[in-house]
Amino acid sequence: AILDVLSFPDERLRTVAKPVDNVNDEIKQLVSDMFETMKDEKGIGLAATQVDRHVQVVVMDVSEEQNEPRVFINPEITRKEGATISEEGCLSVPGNYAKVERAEAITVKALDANGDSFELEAEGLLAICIQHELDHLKGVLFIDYLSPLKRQRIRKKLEKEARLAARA
Ligand SMILES: O=C(O)C[C@@H](Cc1ccccc1)C(=O)SCC(=O)c1ccccc1
Ligand SMILES: [Zn+2]
Repeated sequence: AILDVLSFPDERLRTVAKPVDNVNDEIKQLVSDMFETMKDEKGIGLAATQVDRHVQVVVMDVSEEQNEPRVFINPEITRKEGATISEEGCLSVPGNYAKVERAEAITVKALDANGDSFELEAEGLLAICIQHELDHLKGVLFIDYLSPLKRQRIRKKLEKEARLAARA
């Protein structure tokens, strides 16, 4: 099923997700719904927090052909190296983009969709996306790295759009 994606400044986006203790059918259904939602929203990543499910589950596909789906359950970054700045967007902050500094290369440890543990070394867009999604699980949005003034401008713009949409 396609799930509703929460939009900033919805406070539920600030919830810290809980670890998954058993990759059961419910979690597998959530993973499937998150992939469907991510594709519908034309994203390359999605965190469970964004669909108001506060468990440590992330789905992603950064490939051109959108045929390299990845699942990260209870992910943690165990190594960060270098620094790189890139323009980020977010399905929960629609229509707003900003430069964000992230680690250039990372190692992430997680469980896959079958509940098996794996470790992945990533760089480039994959590393950026993983860091962006893991922030979501901690209730952190990319706009939190901007100045308070810029963040407030984005909040005002999205609140106005929400008001206009409600009237339409
Ligand atoms: O809101 C999300 O978590 C999805 C978000 C993840 C993301 C990936 C890479 C950089 C920033 C954020 C998106 O999918 S944004 C939309 C998108 O497809 C995209 C954004 C930037 C670069 C490449 C793709
Ligand atoms: Zn996002």
